[in-house]
Amino acid sequence: MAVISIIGMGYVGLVYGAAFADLGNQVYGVDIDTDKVAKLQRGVVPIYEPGLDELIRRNREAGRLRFTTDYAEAVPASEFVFICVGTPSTFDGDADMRAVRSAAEMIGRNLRGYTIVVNKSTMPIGSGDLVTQLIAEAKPAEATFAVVSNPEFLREGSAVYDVFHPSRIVLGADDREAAETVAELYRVLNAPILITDRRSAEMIKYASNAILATRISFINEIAQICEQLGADIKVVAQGMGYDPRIGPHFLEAGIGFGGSCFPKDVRALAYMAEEAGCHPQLLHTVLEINQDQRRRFVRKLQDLLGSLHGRPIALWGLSFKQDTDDIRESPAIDVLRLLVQRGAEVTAYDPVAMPHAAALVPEARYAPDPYSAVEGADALLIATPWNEFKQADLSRVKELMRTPILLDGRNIYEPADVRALGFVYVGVGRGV
Ligand SMILES: NC(=O)C1=CN([C@@H]2O[C@H](COP(=O)(O)OP(=O)(O)OC[C@H]3O[C@@H](n4cnc5c(N)ncnc54)[C@H](O)[C@@H]3O)[C@@H](O)[C@H]2O)C=CC1
Ligand SMILES: O=C(O)[C@H]1O[C@H](OP(=O)(O)OP(=O)(O)OC[C@H]2O[C@@H](n3ccc(=O)[nH]c3=O)[C@H](O)[C@@H]2O)[C@H](O)[C@@H](O)[C@@H]1O
Repeated sequence: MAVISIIGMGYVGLVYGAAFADLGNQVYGVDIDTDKVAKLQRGVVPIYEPGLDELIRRNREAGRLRFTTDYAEAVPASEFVFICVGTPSTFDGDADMRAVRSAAEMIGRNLRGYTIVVNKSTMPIGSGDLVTQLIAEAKPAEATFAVVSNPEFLREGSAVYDVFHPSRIVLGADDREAAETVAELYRVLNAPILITDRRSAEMIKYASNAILATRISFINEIAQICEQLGADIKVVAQGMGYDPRIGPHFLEAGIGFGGSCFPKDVRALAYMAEEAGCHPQLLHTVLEINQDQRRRFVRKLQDLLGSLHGRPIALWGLSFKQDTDDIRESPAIDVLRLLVQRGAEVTAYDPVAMPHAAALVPEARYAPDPYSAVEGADALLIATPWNEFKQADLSRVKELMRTPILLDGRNIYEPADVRALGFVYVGVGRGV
């Protein structure tokens, strides 16, 4: 059993805090957001993540997990301190390191004895050196420490499963012994453990997100060609995916990738590359295709309806993917904004993300269920592949709409089935 501080109670910090506690460690969850910490102390989990409420409840009740805003309560008592604060994009596309810097300084000030600081946030290559320097400058003379880079690969929506079944554990350190000590925390998970230098570990994270994003932009480009040449991207992706060198994952065409990580991490990698004198053409193109997908989707609607001004349009889905309430860089939100900008009267529905979306786009209306969203609509757009939409009663939807036009931005339906119900159906890359 170890004593662990997790700095930053966002998606990654909360899931890790609860998971490490569940594995028998004593965990302090630290955040500067007083409202968030107050909620957590009352047992209210501030994000929607399947299975997380129960995991947190169980470990709070067992006394293994507590939350605080006070570094001085948590860090001096801890053998390991995990930095899990956000690293969003700056205006230039670089990673915003303000939260990391401030966390490193606070950790430094509160360091006692020997502590291993673990960089779990996604940070630009070289950040291990920065964190080391900031802690060294702030710490009391007698305290000693090591910094290990430990990038994270969990997905939102399945984070609780992923945290206990990681594909690999990557540990980057100049100090091999520190990396081996962190490895002990993970040994019980039976995942491959790769110990490397710090910069390579930091790069593994960016390169992993970039290749997944590249696959999505690649398949979206192929989808566009399928539309023009009369092929069906679904079966094309299936046929490609049987090849073990290609594999079936991340070949779903749609309105593009979103979320708090792919766009920002590809931007940050491109920024780092340019700063280093490289010419990251592929990364720029991946981002360009991704933005185009959203605009192309709305253009398809305009091709069918002409002007969108004053037209009642239903939008199903607001989160950046299913099973999360996260709307950061959500393609669905971009589609919503494009519709609103073009004067459409949008009524949106999402199983969990509506409160966040309503705060961001108050011009739209938000319906209590998918069926009231489509009442009187001239078209229904699907922007997030929630199961609830896959299982919807489309005959009822058609009855409620003014014009039965369905634009499926996530290819969740079979064109022939939907057309058989009397809809005009348009998917992404479904040229047959
Ligand atoms: N969200 C995800 O699925 C994944 C995220 N990551 C990376 O993990 C990092 C964290 O991401 P999220 O969990 O999404 O972040 P988030 O944005 O959801 O949460 C960050 C938290 O850090 C807190 N914070 C900010 N400054 C602080 C400080 N000085 N001291 C203590 N707390 C502070 C904020 O109040 C907030 O609660 C990012 O670098 C991200 O790229 C990596 C893999 C998956
Ligand atoms: O660094 C991160 O934060 C995380 O980013 C992604 O996880 P996440 O953003 O939660 O979600 P994904 O399931 O990867 O989906 C990202 C986006 O791509 C889209 N997508 C995904 C797959 C696909 O085939 N097509 C496609 O358009 C999704 O709809 C979503 O908008 C990675 O999958 C995680 O490994 C990584 O840890």
